[in-house]
Amino acid sequence: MGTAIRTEGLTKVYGRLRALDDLDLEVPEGVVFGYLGPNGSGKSTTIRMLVGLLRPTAGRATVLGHDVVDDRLAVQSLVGYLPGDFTAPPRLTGSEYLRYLTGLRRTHAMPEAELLAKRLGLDLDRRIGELSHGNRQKVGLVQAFMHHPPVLVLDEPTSGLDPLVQREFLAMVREARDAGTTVLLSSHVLSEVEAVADVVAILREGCLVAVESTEDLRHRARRHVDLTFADSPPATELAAVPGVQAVTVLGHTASVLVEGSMRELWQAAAPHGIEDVTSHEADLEEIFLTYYSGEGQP
Ligand SMILES: Nc1ncnc2c1ncn2[C@@H]1O[C@H](COP(=O)(O)OP(=O)(O)OP(=O)(O)O)[C@@H](O)[C@H]1O
Repeated sequence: MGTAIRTEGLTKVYGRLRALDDLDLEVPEGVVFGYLGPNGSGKSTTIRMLVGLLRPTAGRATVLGHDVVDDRLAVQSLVGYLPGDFTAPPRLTGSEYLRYLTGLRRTHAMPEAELLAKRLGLDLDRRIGELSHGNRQKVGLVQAFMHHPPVLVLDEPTSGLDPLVQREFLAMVREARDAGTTVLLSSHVLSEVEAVADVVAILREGCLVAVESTEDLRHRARRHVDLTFADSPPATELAAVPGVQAVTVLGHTASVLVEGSMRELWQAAAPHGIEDVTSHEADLEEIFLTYYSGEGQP
């Protein structure tokens, strides 16, 4: 499998601010790549350089082998792009706008555009200026997906979408991936990226903090488990279990913070007669916070 997006030392400096600092990234073809970071961490700056809208201060980037500066038009024809601040001519209807784009791109994507609009619950006969933020975002999604580009670059795609539409959007991303499309999507909402991404990169203050498969992240994620025993919890024994980072006892319940596999914890606890278990599912939120606080060991 080839590389869809590659950056080498990609850097953007605004005055004294290093909005993006020496980014080396490799996105394999055919994966959904989650690009995570809080507001201002440099996600949009990266993305705008990847689609040839912003010139790097240093370093380079390629999309399917094409340099984003030297070969900008080729890159733009290969990428379906949803900007973070998607806008479209307010006087046009959705349909008029999308038809205009199909002409510009010399594609015959209108039937697909209509299908996508229907899936997202978007009325293409209304003027874009009269649409709500979420509905305008749907127009942005349709124009990115409709011509089946080999690479999709989506900057905060679910912004303003209600949960049902978000779910439809995630289905669209999975279908695109299954058809071989590479999808880079940025977000500061971890749950949506976790649900769909194969690989996640975490950006903090312009620097790449980690790149991991979503599966590895989840395995490494810490979980809180509350174990209720018939008698006093065997706190010392539980604390000695590999992976257990903290144990606090309240009455007959031990709250255990554990990283990685639960197997040894169950083995240690089982002989003491467990009456009840609740476990907070692992998600990326905690690991994300661990990276932010600087304690994380990538
Ligand atoms: N044209 C500009 N001039 C000066 N500084 C800029 C410019 N564009 C972006 N920045 C700064 O660069 C940093 C990175 O911004 P960027 O928009 O890439 O972040 P982001 O991760 O996409 O955040 P968000 O989630 O809020 O969109 C921020 O500190 C921002 O203020």
